[in-house]
Amino acid sequence: MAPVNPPMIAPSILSADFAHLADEIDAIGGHGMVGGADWVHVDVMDAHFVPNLTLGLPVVQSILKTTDIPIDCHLMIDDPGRWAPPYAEAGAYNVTFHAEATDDPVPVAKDIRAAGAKAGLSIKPNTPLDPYLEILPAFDTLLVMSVEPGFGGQSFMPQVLDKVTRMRSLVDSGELQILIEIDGGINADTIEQAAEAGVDCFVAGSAVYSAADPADAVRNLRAQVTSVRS
Ligand SMILES: O=C(CO)[C@@H](O)[C@H](O)COP(=O)(O)O
Ligand SMILES: [Fe+2]
Repeated sequence: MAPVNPPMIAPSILSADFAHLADEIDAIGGHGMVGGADWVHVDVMDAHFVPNLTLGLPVVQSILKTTDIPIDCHLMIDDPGRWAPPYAEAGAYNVTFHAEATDDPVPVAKDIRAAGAKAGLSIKPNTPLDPYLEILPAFDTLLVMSVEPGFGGQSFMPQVLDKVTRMRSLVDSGELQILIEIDGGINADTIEQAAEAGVDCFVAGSAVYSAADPADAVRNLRAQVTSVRS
């Protein structure tokens, strides 16, 4: 069964020009652009949980001042219990942290929700879904990684789609209410497989920001999902 909500596209600014972030975010949906990005996906990496370092809270606070598009923070960091809630307090719409980064995800989700944001749980490609199923009611979003977290521009791992299919049936049967998001290697060649498996929200970094017109790339990706679903 296909999701009932319209497909969402969340461009990752990891592939944008960090010296011109306001313009880069405008290019995917600023100023009320029709059919632009649904969320701006911001990859926070700490060089501990993943072998890469990107940006942190001060940059997210600045981004929040420059756009009305909801901000989707993907925290690839250790100790999310300490560091995740401030992103919610700052005004991020959705704050996702990694299941592998903590032994106790539910209190972190509660703190994120108490600070006014949606709470997301992310799982790496080799992390099974089953051990987390019973805690998913504490979350609004499940982010299924389709590459090893840490870098943009990697190849899509189709084997993670079994987890998406499973989640889709749990949501469609009413057992869970959660948004299914996928992240990594999503482009014109891969998005239809992910759509068929039942993803609601598609993160795309290099596919959007390497395009001559990033907003057009967003619209084209969304149109591919819509055509698969119809
Ligand atoms: O979280 C990550 C990488 O760890 C992603 O959000 C990437 O930034 C997506 O980039 P592409 O794979 O779409 O180029
Ligand atoms: Fe991400």
